[in-house]
Amino acid sequence: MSIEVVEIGKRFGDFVALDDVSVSIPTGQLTALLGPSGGGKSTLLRIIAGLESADSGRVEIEGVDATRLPPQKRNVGFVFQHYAAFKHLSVRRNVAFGLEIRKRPKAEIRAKVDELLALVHLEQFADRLPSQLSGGQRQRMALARALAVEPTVLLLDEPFGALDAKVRKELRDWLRRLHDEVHVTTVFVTHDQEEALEVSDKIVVINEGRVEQIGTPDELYDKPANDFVMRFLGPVTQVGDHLVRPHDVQIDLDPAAPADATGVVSRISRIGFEIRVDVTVSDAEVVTVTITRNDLLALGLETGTRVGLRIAPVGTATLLDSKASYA
Ligand SMILES: Nc1ncnc2c1ncn2[C@@H]1O[C@H](COP(=O)(O)OP(=O)(O)OP(=O)(O)O)[C@@H](O)[C@H]1O
Repeated sequence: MSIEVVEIGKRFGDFVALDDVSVSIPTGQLTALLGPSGGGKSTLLRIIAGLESADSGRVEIEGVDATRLPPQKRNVGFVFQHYAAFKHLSVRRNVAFGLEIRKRPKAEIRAKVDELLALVHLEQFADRLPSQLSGGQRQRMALARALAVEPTVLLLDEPFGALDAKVRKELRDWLRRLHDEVHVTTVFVTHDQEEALEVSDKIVVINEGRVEQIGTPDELYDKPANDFVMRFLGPVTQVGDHLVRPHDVQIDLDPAAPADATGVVSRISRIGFEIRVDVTVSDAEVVTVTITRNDLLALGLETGTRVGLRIAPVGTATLLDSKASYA
C-alpha cells in the first residue's frame, strides 16, 4: 500500500471533521475521495499532504511515517480547484519552477519540461502566459507542474471543479489516460459520483467525517454497504420495503401476474436515451422505472395503463431494506 491513513481524527473547535478514519490507498492507482460537500474529503487530503495536522492517528507514505513531516518532505504533488500559477512566468517556466528551485541542470530541466508539456498536450503553448490559456489548459499546466518533481503521490482537490461540464468531461477522460501512462499514485477529491465512477480504480465514500464504504466502482454501485452509499452513487426508487435502482424494476403488462407491486402509469418522460416511467402504486407511492425506448414500444405503455412491477431476479437487483439501514 502506498498511503496508509490510520485512525485519523480531526476537530475544528467542537466540530468533528474526521472521526477515526482509516484508509489504505494502493500504489499506482487512481483513488477518488467521494462524498457530499462538508463531509471531510478536503480535510483528509490536506492531512495526507501535510497542509493540515491531525489531532490523532497516523499517515504513512510508502512505508515512511509522514505524520509529523512538513509538506515539502513528503514528496507529494498537489493541484487545487483554483490553481495559483505564477502570472508573470510563461507556461514553460511555471512547469519548470519546482526543478529550478531544486537547482537541476538546465539541459535536464529543458528535456523534462518538454516531455511534460507533450504529456499534457501543451507543447504549442509553452511560451504563453497562464492568462492566455483556457481554464482546462491551465489545469493541465498545473498537473504538469505537479508531476515535474516526480512526486510519490499526486493529490488533486476538485481539480476540474471550476470548469464547465463539457471541459470537465474531456479532462476526466484525459486524466484517466494520463494516469494509464504515468501510473503515479493519485488521490482525487470529488463530490461528483459520475466523475468518481468513470475515472477511478477505487472509491472511498466519505460522509460526515466517516468512511461509509471503500471499493471499486462496480462494488459500490452493485453492492452498496448502506442506503447512503446506494443513494449517493446513483438513482434509486422504493418498491415496498426495498430500495432499488430504477433499471432493476421490470414492468409486467398483466397486473394479475405475481408482482412486488401493482399500479398505474402516471407519467412517461424521456431522459436522453432512457425512458422514465412513473408508476403510482395503490397507496399513492410513486415507483420510478427506467426502460429503453424499444421496451416502451414493445410494451405499448401509456399513461393510465395498469401494470405489475417486479424487482429483477435476485442477483441482478440491488436490494437494501430501506427501513433497517437508517438505524
Ligand atoms: N479551517 C477550518 N476551520 C473550521 N472548520 C473547517 C476548517 N476546514 C474545514 N472545516 C469544516 O470541516 C468540514 C469538512 O470540510 P472539508 O472541506 O473537508 O469538506 P469536503 O468534504 O471537502 O467538502 P467540499 O466538497 O465542500 O470541499 C466542513 O464542515 C468545514 O466547514
